[in-house]
Amino acid sequence: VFPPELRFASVKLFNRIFHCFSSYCYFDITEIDGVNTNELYNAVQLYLSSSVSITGNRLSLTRAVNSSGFTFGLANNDSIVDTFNGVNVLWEHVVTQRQAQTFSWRPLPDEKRGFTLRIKKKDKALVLNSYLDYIMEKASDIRRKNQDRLLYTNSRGGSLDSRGHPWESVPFKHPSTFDTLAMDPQKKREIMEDLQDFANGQSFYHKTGRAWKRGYLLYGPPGTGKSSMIAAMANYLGYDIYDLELTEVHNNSELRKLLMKTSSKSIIVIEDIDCSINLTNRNNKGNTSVSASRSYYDSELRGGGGGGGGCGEEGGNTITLSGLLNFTDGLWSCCGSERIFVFTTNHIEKLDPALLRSGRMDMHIFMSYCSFPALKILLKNYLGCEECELEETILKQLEEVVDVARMTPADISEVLIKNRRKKEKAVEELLETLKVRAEMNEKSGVLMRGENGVEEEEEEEQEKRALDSESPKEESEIEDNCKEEEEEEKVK
Ligand SMILES: Nc1ncnc2c1ncn2[C@@H]1O[C@H](COP(=O)(O)OP(=O)(O)OP(=O)(O)O)[C@@H](O)[C@H]1O
Ligand SMILES: [Mg+2]
Repeated sequence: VFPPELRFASVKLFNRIFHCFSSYCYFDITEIDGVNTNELYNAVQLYLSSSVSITGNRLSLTRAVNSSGFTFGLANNDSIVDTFNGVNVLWEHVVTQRQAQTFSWRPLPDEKRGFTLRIKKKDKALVLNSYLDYIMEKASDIRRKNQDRLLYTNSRGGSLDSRGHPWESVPFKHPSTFDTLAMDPQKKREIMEDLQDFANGQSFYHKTGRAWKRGYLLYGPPGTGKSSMIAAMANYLGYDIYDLELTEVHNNSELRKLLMKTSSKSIIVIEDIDCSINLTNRNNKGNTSVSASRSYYDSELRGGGGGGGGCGEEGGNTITLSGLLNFTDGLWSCCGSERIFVFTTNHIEKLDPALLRSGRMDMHIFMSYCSFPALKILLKNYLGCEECELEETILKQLEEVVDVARMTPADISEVLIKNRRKKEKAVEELLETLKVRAEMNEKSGVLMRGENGVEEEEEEEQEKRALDSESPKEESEIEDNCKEEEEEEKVK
């Protein structure tokens, strides 16, 4: 019998008084903020999923697209207490029916969902300063753990998708791990430790003033496991992979844009760097442009007005080595953090020494022909043969021939796969193949020595020479040239 205005005013007054005396304050985090999805809502949901125990009465279960795991969540209108730095806070998941649809640019869900965070007024500063950041970080960790890795590619040749991204992604489900990778165990351990140090090295990189990134150059003959190594690295660290197709990039500025659109905790891969682009000599302008087939490709694409902001490279649409080095090494390489660059090549001697000098690629990893320790790993993985199960004499014979045979792990795994049901037969056939190959190599080695007087060198030693051959003088000349090129770019 009160007029509605009076009733409304009294409720408002009551609320005011209540809030004055209440020692709590409340924050609403709605699922949809205006028309945008509220990132914080999703983060809180994920974060709470990690603190909710499976013993709760009612939990919501979700499984995201691309995910192989389930997440638990707080059910509708349920609440949970969380503790942060000794402070208790209460989270409530509030779900209400949305009133009749008002006009909106996109259809809204029928339910209005949100979290309400209740905290003591005296703890407000603490929560706002660090609790929410902590939740965001934790949520992205959980997301990474639950979600499969993503493999990104720039194969669309510079065009953007509907959200303005130059990268396309697919779930990355490569089963290669460091356990399945056949290589010298000592070398493997070194790489794993290096990766682990990198991933845990935030404060180190900060303290030393270095950008938080690391470069690996994988080189060696085809089929020795370079691509498998990259997959193993991604699976080990839980990073996404960006597979950069250089032949699809038209100029340095496009390369830079691609880099800026990569996320942290990722591996940026350029496979077969010697083939995809001719980067051998920056002094010779003719050589710096991309190889012939690509230029042809370009002239077609250019017609479509793809490129735009060319940085003054000849023709405006080529990648230069300096551009690539800037990409991995320059100021732009540190937008974003915790990134690993991996280049692979079959011919390290074809690469420009500037790419090889220390500081550019932090670790050069030679993937060699199958050695005896690597062979033992393959036997274990493919046949389930432990070392002790094999006859002493066979092991000894394998050890003797495997190095001379110079077979790649890919070749050996082919032989093993063929007879994987019959262990003995598989090992026998492998030994036979290895012997034939070893004999062939020995013969051709003799022939080569006889005819050409050339001593056959170990592959690794060749590569080493390629690395050693860079004299410091050449190096600085190249550096200077690079700078000149950059200056020219700037002037233009
Ligand atoms: N070191 C290895 N350990 C285990 N499997 C290997 C290894 N090397 C090669 N393989 C097997 O051989 C196949 C080819 O290997 P991979 O693609 O990794 O070689 P690659 O060095 O990248 O060759 P390319 O130079 O031609 O790209 C893989 O599917 C893998 O099963
Ligand atoms: Mg490969």
